[in-house]
Amino acid sequence: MSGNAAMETKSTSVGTIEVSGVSHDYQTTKGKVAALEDISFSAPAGKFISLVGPSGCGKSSLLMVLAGLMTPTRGQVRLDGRVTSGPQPDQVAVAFQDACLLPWRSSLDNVSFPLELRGVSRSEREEQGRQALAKVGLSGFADRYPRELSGGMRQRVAVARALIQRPSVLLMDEPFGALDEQTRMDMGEELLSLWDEIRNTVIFVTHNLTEAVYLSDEVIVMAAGPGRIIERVTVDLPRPRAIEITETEEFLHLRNRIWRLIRSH
Ligand SMILES: Nc1ncnc2c1ncn2[C@@H]1O[C@H](COP(=O)(O)OP(=O)(O)OP(=O)(O)O)[C@@H](O)[C@H]1O
Repeated sequence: MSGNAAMETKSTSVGTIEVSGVSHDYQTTKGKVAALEDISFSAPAGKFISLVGPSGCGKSSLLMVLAGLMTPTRGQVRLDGRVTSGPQPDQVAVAFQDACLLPWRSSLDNVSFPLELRGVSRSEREEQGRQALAKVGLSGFADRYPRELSGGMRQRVAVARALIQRPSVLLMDEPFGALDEQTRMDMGEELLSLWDEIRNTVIFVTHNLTEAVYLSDEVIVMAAGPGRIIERVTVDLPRPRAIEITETEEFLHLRNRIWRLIRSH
């Protein structure tokens, strides 16, 4: 496949997630912590879904289960109808808060690392890696090392590294959490325009309700003690969405509704 095709339109027929009765207890020296209790939801292929809720409600734990990095105590996850066990690197990519870049590798080598693991040739890796960096606005930074990039640039490298895998499912845990508000919204806008081309299934964990509503088709609201879903809020705002939509009455109404749901639990 050519490098071009690597970042281009993706069929939305794959990437359906079904979570059924997922509970997870951590065993600690002080006993069991019920992190997730009876979580069930489905994410149709090509939907952008955010998980929000107070600290400790199990958002990261749920993402770890979806990534196949943690086996739940009970319940199961199906990906395109098949029960998953363990990571699915061919289909599912993850981008976490601190970017998790390899400090001894340049931006280009970080972005193309997943292709290296798949045994893709050096020239093909380089071509696809450069295209992925261009997509996130970092064409001139291929040879820079993570320490030579700003926090926002490192996040972009991490997003490019996730996208180069052409995942049918992209899991993101507070990917812009460490950024200032302005950069964060800029990154959200960029992510949306990339996602408009790819339209894969995204599960996005955030504490920021404006970000959640702006990006998503649906916001799953969770509560803590034990971690559970209290409501699934559909965001039926038109797409493509410009950042100005965050100032509309309809937007603020949705955001406030979610805020009240979180506060009331
Ligand atoms: N490795 C672990 N061992 C024991 N308990 C854990 C572990 N990881 C998480 N927990 C507990 O499980 C619960 C859910 O944690 P989790 O990190 O999934 O929540 P979260 O919603 O992502 O929180 P935050 O928004 O603060 O990142 C919390 O009570 C937490 O203390």
